[in-house]
Amino acid sequence: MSADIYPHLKASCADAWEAYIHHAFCRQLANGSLPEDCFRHYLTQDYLFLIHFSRAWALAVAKAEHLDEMRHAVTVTDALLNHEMALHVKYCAEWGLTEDQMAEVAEDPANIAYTRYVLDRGHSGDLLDLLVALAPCVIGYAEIGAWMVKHPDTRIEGNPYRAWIEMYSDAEYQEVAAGARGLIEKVAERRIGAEPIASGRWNTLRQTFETATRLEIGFWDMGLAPARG
Ligand SMILES: Cc1ncc(CO)c(N)n1
Repeated sequence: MSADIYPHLKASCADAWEAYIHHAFCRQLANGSLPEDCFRHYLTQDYLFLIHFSRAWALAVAKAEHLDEMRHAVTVTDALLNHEMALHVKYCAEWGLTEDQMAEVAEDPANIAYTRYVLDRGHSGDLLDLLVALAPCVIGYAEIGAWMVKHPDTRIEGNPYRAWIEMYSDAEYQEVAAGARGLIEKVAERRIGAEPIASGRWNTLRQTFETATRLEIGFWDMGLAPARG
């Protein structure tokens, strides 16, 4: 991990990163006070999100320039399509949401904006552009899960969202995120060298990361919207 691009990306948009990681949706989920209709709305949109998120990882296979990168991206794609989505569907069923119902719901504009933005960065750029656009989702959720289990305001016993907190703080998810972080560092070093900030591509990469972070904030805002309306 010698390029260390990820800490630089986070530091370059520290305020947005903080607003994403400790969003009101996350705080309410952690202490159990989140209205259930917000959570159901979020779960349904997240089902639709995961489909396009899988497409983005599949694009990473095609955008890779080395076999090890292809193998890593195809492993993530397989995990998403053949494992995570099934788990998500099973979990949603516990909230009374069937897969058929979720598949029929219209995508929220915030969801469309985020997923298509990530895909567009991948289509118009190279693997590094795509992975930087994906970083806030994969690695951000691991950070969210990690703070939630440690925070004094978090309620685990009797929290209706306990399984969600446990899923993202779990060692298995933390390892997937650490693996994705390792891939970004390797790809960054191969494409732009060991000093990301000195690269001519830095400003574009920084903007991509910040935009994706703001779109994650928009996704949480969307999750809270049913309570407002
Ligand atoms: C919106 C969103 N971002 C990130 C993740 C983590 O996979 C998710 N499930 N949903």
